[in-house]
Amino acid sequence: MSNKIILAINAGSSSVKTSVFSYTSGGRLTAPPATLKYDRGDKHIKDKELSESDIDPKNAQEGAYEYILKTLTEDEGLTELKHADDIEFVCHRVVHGGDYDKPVRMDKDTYEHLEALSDLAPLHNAGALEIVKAVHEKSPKATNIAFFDNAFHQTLPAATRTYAIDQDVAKKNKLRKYGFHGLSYAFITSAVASHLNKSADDLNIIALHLGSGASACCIQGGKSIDTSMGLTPLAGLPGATRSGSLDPSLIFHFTHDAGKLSHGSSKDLHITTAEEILNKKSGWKALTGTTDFGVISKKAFEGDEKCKLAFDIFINRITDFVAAYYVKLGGKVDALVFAGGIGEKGSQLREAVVEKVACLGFGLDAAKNAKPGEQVVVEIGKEGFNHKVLVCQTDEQTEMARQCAIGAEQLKRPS
Ligand SMILES: Nc1ncnc2c1ncn2[C@@H]1O[C@H](COP(=O)(O)OP(=O)(O)O)[C@@H](O)[C@H]1O
Ligand SMILES: CC(=O)OP(=O)(O)O
Ligand SMILES: [Mg+2]
Repeated sequence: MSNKIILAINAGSSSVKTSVFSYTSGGRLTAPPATLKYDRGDKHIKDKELSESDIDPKNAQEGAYEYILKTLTEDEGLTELKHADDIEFVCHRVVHGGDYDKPVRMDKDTYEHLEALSDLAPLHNAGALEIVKAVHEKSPKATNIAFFDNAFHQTLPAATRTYAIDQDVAKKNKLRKYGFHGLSYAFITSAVASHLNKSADDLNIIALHLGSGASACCIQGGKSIDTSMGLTPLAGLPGATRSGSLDPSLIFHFTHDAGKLSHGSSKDLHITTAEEILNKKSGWKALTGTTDFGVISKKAFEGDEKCKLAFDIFINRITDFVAAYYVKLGGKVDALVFAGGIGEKGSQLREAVVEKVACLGFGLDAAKNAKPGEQVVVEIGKEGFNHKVLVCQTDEQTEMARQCAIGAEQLKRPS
């Protein structure tokens, strides 16, 4: 049986990451990862990211897919993929899946259902769905599968996922904590369990996915028992352009037309001025003028006051979650795990966080923290401390491809 191609597309708030995998019908991912990140106009494709500025903004998602497809099919190193029809499955990271608790095959009904949820993930769902549409047009033979960022958090206990509001309204409008970055947390859980030689069912970790969007997750016995994002990815930690949690009344004092539909709203994105401000005009961008936390960290240590404040705010908020989750785990913590662009690359941030939670039994090996290396999971903790500190190169595309390869035959059938 010949190998089949899975394309995994991860539309984050600041990037579109694409990876190509091949698998055999037995459900095993084989050769790859030919893990490729693309940069438009650059034929040197490895470890490059497709940047939004290189794509026609009016047609960003379709243009992105067209570009990805062209580059992949023309890539001489990728002999398995010469034509759009060679792709068997396209996996899409869809941030908000509402009540879906497992991956679904995209058809008209699922598409419309997810479209209706777009308001709850204003930086994400609409873009991902545009890509689904583009794949449907350009690669009509491929099966599109949506993987949901909130599915990993279906194990949240009632007291964690329930907001203290009228429960009739909550149930009717499905207002609860969903949590996100679940593909990443699923990857982290299995990668850390295998690194520690443990069954995932016995793994207790505090995981931090710190990227453009940032969140924390409390994982007990391999399952999510709490996470910092909520009904939408806005809650919890601040991010590149997101405020994170704040007093819900704040917005009424910020601007008088907070509840009105924003000018930036399109037919696919019904967001109010309030949502626009808190999702797109806050966070690191509002505090410092840049969304690049690498730059913010560097400048903070050079004495730039705005960057120092942004850096300290992040450390302060992260510390709160680590402390709370440590208590939730009753101190039985296998490791504190840093992941996501900032978690993986931000040695200064890791140092500052671990220093704040040192009283809980975490310590860093300075040399390992400065250069953790390229392996999927790396230990950066200091000998003699109670708990491990790890860096995990998380990979949402690999997680989707793995789940896709396992459930491939079932996912092809109409649901
Ligand atoms: N050296 C660095 N130190 C700290 N943060 C960094 C560094 N390099 C990149 N980053 C941050 O990583 C973030 C991107 O993380 P990533 O997980 O790829 O985001 P997303 O998937 O949300 O697009 C960027 O906001 C950037 O600021
Ligand atoms: C859920 C979320 O915030 O995702 P990202 O960090 O990729 O924007
Ligand atoms: Mg991301």
